[in-house]
Amino acid sequence: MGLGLLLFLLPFLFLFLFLFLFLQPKPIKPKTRSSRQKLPPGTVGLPFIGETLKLIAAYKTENPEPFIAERVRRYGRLFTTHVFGERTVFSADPDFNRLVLRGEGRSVVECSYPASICTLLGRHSLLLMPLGSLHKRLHSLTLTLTRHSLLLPHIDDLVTRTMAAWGDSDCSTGEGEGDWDCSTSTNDNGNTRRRRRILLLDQAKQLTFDLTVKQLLSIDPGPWTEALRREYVLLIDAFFSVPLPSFLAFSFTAYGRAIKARKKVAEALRQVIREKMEERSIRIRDKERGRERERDMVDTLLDLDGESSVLSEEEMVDFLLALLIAGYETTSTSITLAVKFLTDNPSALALLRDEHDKIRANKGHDSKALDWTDYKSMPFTQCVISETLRVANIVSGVFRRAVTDIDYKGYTIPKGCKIFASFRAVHMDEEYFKSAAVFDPWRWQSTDTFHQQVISAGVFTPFGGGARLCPGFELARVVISVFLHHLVTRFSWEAAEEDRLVFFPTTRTSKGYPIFVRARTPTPTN
Ligand code: HEM
Repeated sequence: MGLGLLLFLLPFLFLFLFLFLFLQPKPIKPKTRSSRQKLPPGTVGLPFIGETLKLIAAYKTENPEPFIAERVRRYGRLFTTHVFGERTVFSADPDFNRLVLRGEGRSVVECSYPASICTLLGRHSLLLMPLGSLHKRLHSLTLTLTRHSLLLPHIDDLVTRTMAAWGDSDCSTGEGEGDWDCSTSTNDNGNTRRRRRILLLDQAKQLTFDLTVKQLLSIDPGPWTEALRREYVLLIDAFFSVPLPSFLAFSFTAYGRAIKARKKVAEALRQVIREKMEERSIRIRDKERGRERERDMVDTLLDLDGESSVLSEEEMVDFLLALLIAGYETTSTSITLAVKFLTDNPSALALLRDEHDKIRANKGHDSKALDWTDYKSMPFTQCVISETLRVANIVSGVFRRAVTDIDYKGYTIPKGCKIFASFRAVHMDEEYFKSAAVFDPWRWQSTDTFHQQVISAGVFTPFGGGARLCPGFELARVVISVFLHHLVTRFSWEAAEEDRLVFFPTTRTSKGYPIFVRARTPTPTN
């Protein structure tokens, strides 16, 4: 027992000794001009840990900018740091980011996410798959299956059903209380009205998860999807944790819990794939009966080359598991953040509500679902979404690794070096966005010059770019728009508690944005 404990503690004792001996941060001196390899300047911080703790501390606050801004001021828009166990060149330079995004297919960089993300997503996920014909095929397949116009009725239906549960009537009967906090509020005229407390992030997550599961697996919301979602929460929580070796991944650590959750999710997906395979062979055998139904992602994966899949079961599991994360976490967070920014900016909210009241009035009926023409007549909503993604994008940048020496503006980023192309640093740069810290959706209404400078020039890249440009970019915008439409036309709301933004481990509000919602009366109709 004593020896076991000593063996267990030995690595930690070595670590402490090492840290003690080499505690001083090590600045990286730029090499002389004559030197061939001139790495961007910077500081690598403590041994092993580097500047990871400083970065995490900054990103756990509402204002992470100083971490980057301070280094940009000292070293320029390209600097070297040491985070998540590796020396990393950090880019706050839009030109370099563009080179990185487009360089993957051109043997300049390769995708390289932290080990924790790779283990949890699985190496066959689209995000981690090397570029090539299979990636191209699966990327375009994802684009096709997230075809927005076809999905709009599903999205509208799910949003409407989610919000139906927020209505006042349940409060009066006492139904639905428990999770819901039904209380009253008094407005300026002294009228008392019922309001309901909801955790917006939770609601948005449930909605986007149900939507993605339906889309990928054709499974309707219910206890199965809810159980799966609980495992996903554990999985995502450990995205940026230290990837412990399996014998140390105890279940009291976030990473240990995530590994366990991943196993459960993978098993559930494996089960679905097997059932669909069985169903598919029955369908092929009984062809004449023609029992065709709407195809989902699993059906398409099983039929990838027309006859049978080119993917193994494990490859399909990784692909689906990661797609579920990509589709659900990002969109739900963006919905929550958009609502928070609107709550804090009443004039933007008033304009947005006006846009949606007009659409609802034109539809002539309260319950008529939105169609593609409605979606296309929401210009201010698109400004709100762009501004939300600029100020608080959940994907703050992308990780890559140099596969060759990269010469850029007098520096050489050596082959093998880790690179982080920070979108956030560029999106918060005053040179491109005046008063960058201010949520200002109107900036997206401005002149062509602005659009040319930030969109065409690749400065605004919330969805990445190049061969890995997010295949869900339009779907995400549609889901957020439909959600905002039903929220502002049916409800008014206020923050139930002070809540603040944090940026680590992912961008979100620290409490999941609890709000009090109240049904709007009268609902606008013609
Ligand atoms: C606000 C919502 C979203 C944001 C901000 C976002 C952002 C991004 C970014 C920046 C990338 C590029 C990553 C890289 O280059 O390393 C990406 C890739 C990806 N996204 Fe999204 N995304 C969103 C929604 C979605 C949705 C709804 C889906 C569902 C289909 C999705 C699926 C994917 C996939 C599969 C990839 C990997 C593509 C590849 O590597 O080829 N995303 N996303």
